[in-house]
Amino acid sequence: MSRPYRSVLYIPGSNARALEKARGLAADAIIFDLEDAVAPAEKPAARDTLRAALGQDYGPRARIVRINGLDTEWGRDDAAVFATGADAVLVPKASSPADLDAVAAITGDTPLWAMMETAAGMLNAAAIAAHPRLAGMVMGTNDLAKELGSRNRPDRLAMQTGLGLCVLAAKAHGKVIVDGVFNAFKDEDGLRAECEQGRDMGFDGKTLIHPAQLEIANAAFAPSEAEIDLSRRQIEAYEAAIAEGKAVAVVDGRIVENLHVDTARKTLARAEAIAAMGGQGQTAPGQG
Ligand SMILES: CC(C)(COP(=O)(O)OP(=O)(O)OC[C@H]1O[C@@H](n2cnc3c(N)ncnc32)[C@H](O)[C@@H]1OP(=O)(O)O)[C@@H](O)C(=O)NCCC(=O)NCCSC(=O)C[C@H](O)C(=O)O
Ligand SMILES: [Mg+2]
Repeated sequence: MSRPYRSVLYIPGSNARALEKARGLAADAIIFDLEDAVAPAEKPAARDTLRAALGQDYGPRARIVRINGLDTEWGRDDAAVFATGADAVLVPKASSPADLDAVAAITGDTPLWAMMETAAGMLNAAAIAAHPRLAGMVMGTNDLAKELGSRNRPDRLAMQTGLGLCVLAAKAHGKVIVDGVFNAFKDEDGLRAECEQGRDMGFDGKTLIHPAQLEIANAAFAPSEAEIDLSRRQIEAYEAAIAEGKAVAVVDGRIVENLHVDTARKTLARAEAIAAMGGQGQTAPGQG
């Protein structure tokens, strides 16, 4: 992964104030939303507002535009307008590779991301992840819960199968995958717990709905100081073992083999990519 996606902040495409504010927020990526966060009557104007906003400098933050579905009256125009000017187009309710083909027919070479939020999408996750235009996947846990008729629990029991299938699919095809939103944006402990769960599962980051959520997600999905220190010591010990003609080292009472060293190198690369994001006009959440 060449850039971090710890924090992926949704911003309604109709909200000029939030669009401006986001240029100084500590988000790794922004999803500029034209779908559920924008009322039907505001959709055409939101497209214009967003087009103008994307002419501004968003620094190192990845700029992803979520269009309306092609089965709506706005989807085709959204796709045509944002075929250029953003880093990627996010396809809502992607249920099969054909949904991506239909958008790609309008957006051409622009990278696509897929909202993974339908039961069919879960079952077709591997085929969606394999799509040649696809760069990343976003869990849409609200829509998925709606379709499943499931109940919300802190452990996200009903989501586990879908979350796991999508992580497997993304990793099998080398695509980025970010977790769904945590709706109770004033509940910091709840958000922290859900970020930790997502990180433990292998997600690259979390989608967010409010700037107050940025700091928690950025911390949860970054390698900790302890992980960085351990990675350095594993690499050092393994290289010393190899120099002595051994295939295995031991660090802190645990074996270190070549696969562990691969993980350690990825951890250090991730920390470097995160460091490269810093100091570029980013302010603490809630400020600016
Ligand atoms: C949830 C909100 C409606 C809350 O808005 P508000 O009451 O205005 O919050 P605050 O007063 O606390 O805002 C403080 C300042 O922060 C700015 N702000 C708020 N939200 C954002 C944001 N997302 N990005 C950038 N800036 C933001 C406010 O403008 C205030 O600034 P200032 O004027 O300087 O004080 C609101 O947060 C919101 O609309 N959030 C996004 C909602 C959204 O995008 N929803 C759709 C995506 S989620 C989804 O669809 C999930 C998926 O598809 C699924 O199925 O699960
Ligand atoms: Mg949704």
